[in-house]
Amino acid sequence: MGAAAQPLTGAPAAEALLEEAARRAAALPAAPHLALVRVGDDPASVAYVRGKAKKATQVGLSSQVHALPEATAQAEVLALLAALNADPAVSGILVQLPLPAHLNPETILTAVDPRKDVDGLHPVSTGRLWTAQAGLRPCTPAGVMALLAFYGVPVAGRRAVIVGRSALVGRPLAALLLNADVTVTLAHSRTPDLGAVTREADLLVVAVGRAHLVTPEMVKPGATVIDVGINRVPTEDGKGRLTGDVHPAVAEVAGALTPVPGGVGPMTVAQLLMNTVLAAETQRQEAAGELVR
Ligand SMILES: Nc1nc2c(c(=O)[nH]1)N[C@@H](CN(C=O)c1ccc(C(=O)N[C@@H](CCC(=O)O)C(=O)O)cc1)CN2
Repeated sequence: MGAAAQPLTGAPAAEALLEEAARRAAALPAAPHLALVRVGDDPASVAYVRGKAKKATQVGLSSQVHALPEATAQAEVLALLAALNADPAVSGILVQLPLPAHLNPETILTAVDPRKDVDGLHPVSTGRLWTAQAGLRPCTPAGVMALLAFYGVPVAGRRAVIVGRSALVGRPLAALLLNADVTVTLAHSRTPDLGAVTREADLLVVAVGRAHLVTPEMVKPGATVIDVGINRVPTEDGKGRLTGDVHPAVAEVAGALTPVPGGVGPMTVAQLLMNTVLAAETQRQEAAGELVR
């Protein structure tokens, strides 16, 4: 049995990102403002949005939660976004996902002004990312990059395998790693002989949403493993507990591993606040005529 992998804990890396966001926010003429749009009462979304607003206050940002009822018509959501787009006091807009089934997420995400797209999910942000232009990046993938940088994990020239092709994590992370000179394979739950592919990885990122999908024999010894999965599994007391997409025994094979909870999760919120500061900085530069796009 090998030595236990280095735990890549999210808290100190998130703290460093939050400190930078707070420092840069304080240097702006006005506190950046984050508009948080939530439709419906999904308990996880309620908790995430509350957590985002609380952290925003901690780093000196202002925020407002716009909580709409579950049955809100798409036209009403679009009207709210149009008002937030037009409001010069709003620096960033986030629409919490998932949305209720009667709403079209593509239409709604595309209705956010790309300059205020602090979630990095607008097609303009996606295009900028894939063409390696400056822009706002999706929070979880950008948070993974910040986590790797915080722990000094080298990426350039290495071979990465990402398991999971979602628009929220897998696809944008592939682009971020490519832009950092990583050789990237984007695999998914239907990749034949997934273990043969993942065993090639120096850097393995798993973002599928299936508890313990990746087991020790699927991991190259010494690899850095980033577990983005957050799965609630049943427990005897009925409360359930959170676990990742990576089996805990992978710690005996990997060189470094993110815990779940407490790994990538905190980076998502810290990166959102950093993105809000970045958006506010760019808006100030544009208003001052210092930036032409
Ligand atoms: N518009 C968006 N919607 C969603 C995103 C997103 O980036 N933008 N990501 C997820 C949810 N999410 C933030 O919105 C998020 C998920 C997890 C965590 C986190 O800190 N998790 C903790 C565990 C928390 C718990 O106890 O439940 C951890 O991993 O340690 C933060 C934010 C989907 N929707």
